[in-house]
Amino acid sequence: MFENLKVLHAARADRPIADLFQTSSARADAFSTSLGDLLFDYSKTQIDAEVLAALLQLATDRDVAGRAKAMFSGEKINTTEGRAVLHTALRDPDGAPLVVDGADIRPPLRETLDRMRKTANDVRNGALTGAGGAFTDVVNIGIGGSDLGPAMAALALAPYHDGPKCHFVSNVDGAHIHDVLQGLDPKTTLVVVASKTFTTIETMTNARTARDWMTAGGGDASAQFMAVSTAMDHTATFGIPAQHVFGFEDWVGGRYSMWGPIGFSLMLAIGTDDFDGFLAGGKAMDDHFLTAEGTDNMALMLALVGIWHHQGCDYPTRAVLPYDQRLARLPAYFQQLEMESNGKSVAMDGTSLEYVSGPVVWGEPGTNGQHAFYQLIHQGTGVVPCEFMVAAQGHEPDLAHHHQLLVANCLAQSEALMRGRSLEEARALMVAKGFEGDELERQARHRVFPGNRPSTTLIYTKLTPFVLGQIVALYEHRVFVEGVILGINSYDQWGVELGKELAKSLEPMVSGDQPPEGKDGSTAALINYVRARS
Ligand SMILES: O=P(O)(O)OC[C@H]1O[C@](O)(CO)[C@@H](O)[C@@H]1O
Repeated sequence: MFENLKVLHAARADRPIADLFQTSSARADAFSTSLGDLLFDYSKTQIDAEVLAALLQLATDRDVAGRAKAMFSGEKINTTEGRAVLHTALRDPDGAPLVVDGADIRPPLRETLDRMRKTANDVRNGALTGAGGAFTDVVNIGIGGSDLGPAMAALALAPYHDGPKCHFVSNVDGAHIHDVLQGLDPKTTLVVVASKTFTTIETMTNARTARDWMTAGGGDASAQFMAVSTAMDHTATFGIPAQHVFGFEDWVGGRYSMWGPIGFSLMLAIGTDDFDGFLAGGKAMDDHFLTAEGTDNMALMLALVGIWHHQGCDYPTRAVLPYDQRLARLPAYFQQLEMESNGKSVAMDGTSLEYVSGPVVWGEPGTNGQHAFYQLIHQGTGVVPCEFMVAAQGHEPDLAHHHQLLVANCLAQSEALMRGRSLEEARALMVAKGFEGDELERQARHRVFPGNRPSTTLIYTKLTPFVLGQIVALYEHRVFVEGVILGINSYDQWGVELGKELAKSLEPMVSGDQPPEGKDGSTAALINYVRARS
């Protein structure tokens, strides 16, 4: 299906991207798109008018616009689970009536959001207290989509924190909850158990441990535990009173859920107004995605750049490189968003894909990554398309010189990746350092940068709640468009199930309650190793 893209790539592979700026002074403008404060620049790629036309044609052929309307209108596009996909409704609670299974979903959304706001305000202003007085800390217990989104956003929006201190526990590794609870006061800590299903073993294990800790320390679990879930029966069985439970529906996928009750811990940290700002940013991106045409549509272009690099150029991974220390968890968040959504090998109709699906997504904030893995990005044998992200302004006006350095580094990296350094330039450097003959040649070769490595840059004034909302929704829609073009269901995640089932059956063997029968030789030997030492 992507043969034409591969042919276009082959014809361009050796063309210097930098030359495209010589032949067209308008390239930076023509190959970028903006929305309000956001500017997405994809001009430092091999995409030209012919490639662009082919990519846009692909989007038309796959009816991306029609599928987007189907998603927003509540069609059950998650066909393996028979569900609508309506996380977009969470950021538009006041929109026109939207009927799913015979009922308008907006009124209950508004009701839950209002309850979340009231409860968050009560926690923040001390009207709701724990056994020891006003809440000082919030511990969000969840994993995957019930952790990564709020944890990422809570860190990203740290300058907006004016509520209790938020902590996140996800891993079933006892070290995680141990280290988070250590030093907290069980009488002034609020625990938010976030789980769509309320059956996830990691979350339920951590929730029980937290409850034991709270009770043993004189806290009042009936007042200091809240829950966020689609499973009211399970939250009740756990003993969380209904007024402390915020529900949502199964048409919100876990990795798309931070806009609603799963974002409650974020709301507690930054307050209702800033949480509203975050929702408004997401909604602005939704409106843009639904109405902007062709190259004016930022989410469409971000997706098409992704398709070009992965399906057209066969680059197996992409790096997300936010130049913002507070976006340190963004690559992990995108890993779930993109890889759990588009890491599939079966098409919507049940047939096997005959092309690669989503890429491996990875990254770290700059400038730290520069001193770790950028060596490979610049001089390794493979090409890694880099997606840079940076704000024009930081949140620390007194440290503006730090921010200028940060921005300069970000821009330097994309420039270096594109320009590279030729052997002639490297030789000249070595001559200037006094090298001669064979040694000059040898040293020069190590200092060559092949260049011509593609990157994009997403730039904005400042990382406000609104801008973060725009960015997260932008990437959600990118994943959606890529999924439509790949012909897969981006909203199920069957690939996580087998490991969960096996873990359940292995647990009694690891604890010694059952012998490791029926296991392969390797697994049995590993169990025996643990048994002998625990
Ligand atoms: O919110 P829950 O039901 O605890 O699930 C947590 C996560 O587990 C997954 O199902 C994958 O294991 C994710 O899709 C989800 O975000």
